[in-house]
Amino acid sequence: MLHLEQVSKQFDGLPALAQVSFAVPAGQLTAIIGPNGAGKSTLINAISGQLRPDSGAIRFAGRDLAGQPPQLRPRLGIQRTFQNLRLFPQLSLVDNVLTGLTCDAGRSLLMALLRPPYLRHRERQLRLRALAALDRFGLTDKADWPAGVLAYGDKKRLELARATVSNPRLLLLDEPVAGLNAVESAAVANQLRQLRRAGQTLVLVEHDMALVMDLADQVVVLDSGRCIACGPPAAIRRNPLVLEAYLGNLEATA
Ligand SMILES: Nc1ncnc2c1ncn2[C@@H]1O[C@H](COP(=O)(O)OP(=O)(O)OP(=O)(O)O)[C@@H](O)[C@H]1O
Repeated sequence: MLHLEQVSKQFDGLPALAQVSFAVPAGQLTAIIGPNGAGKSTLINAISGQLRPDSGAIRFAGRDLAGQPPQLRPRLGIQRTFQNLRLFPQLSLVDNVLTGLTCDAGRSLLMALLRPPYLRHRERQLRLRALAALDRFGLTDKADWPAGVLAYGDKKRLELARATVSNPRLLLLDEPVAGLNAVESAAVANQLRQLRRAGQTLVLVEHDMALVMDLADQVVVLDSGRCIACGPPAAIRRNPLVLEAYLGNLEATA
């Protein structure tokens, strides 16, 4: 579904990604792991368009996305969540989720002012979809609260509701359980499992190794910007290059 070919990116002459190539199969969960500074965020930002790679191709739905603006992704069915949350704190939860449907709304300023009946009907439909997404993530009771007052765990769930409300073809998740307690992490893991069962294609950047090994169909391992391994969790666990990358980093910080 998504193909990365020789994707490279440098910062100040130092490689953050060096000729990274792998494919993300449809309907599967691909996890991207690696020690700190390995290039995981750079990679997910390149896929979602927040960063422009220096070279290489990112193929999706018959197009090369590398160098295309981030706004193109939702139109093609790619949505993402952010490690540092990007919510609108003054807007209600339901309005935050509605921002994940804006490219479905088909609004123009004139139409918004006139608000003909068909548009009001459409708005009601979109609101129902947003409420259903909040319900999937256990946030129905707080639908009209401003997002800013939510606890951190609820904010992470709200990001997931917004990213999934449009039924994206590809969902990119940047550390969805970082900062959550064990109970909250288990709930999010369950929701990810359900999404995967429903056939959602997922790319997950995550430090929580137990979660990755439990949920992933395929694991891509980055180290110093290079893809050093790609395969099913059982093979990755035994891969000597992977063990060395993690052990080497532990030794360096010991
Ligand atoms: N905007 C930037 N400007 C300069 N250097 C950057 C920038 N973003 C990332 N880097 C560098 O690129 C390398 C890869 O960083 P990246 O954040 O992608 O790693 P990561 O695997 O996501 O790390 P972590 O697990 O700590 O989040 C690091 O050496 C980092 O310092």
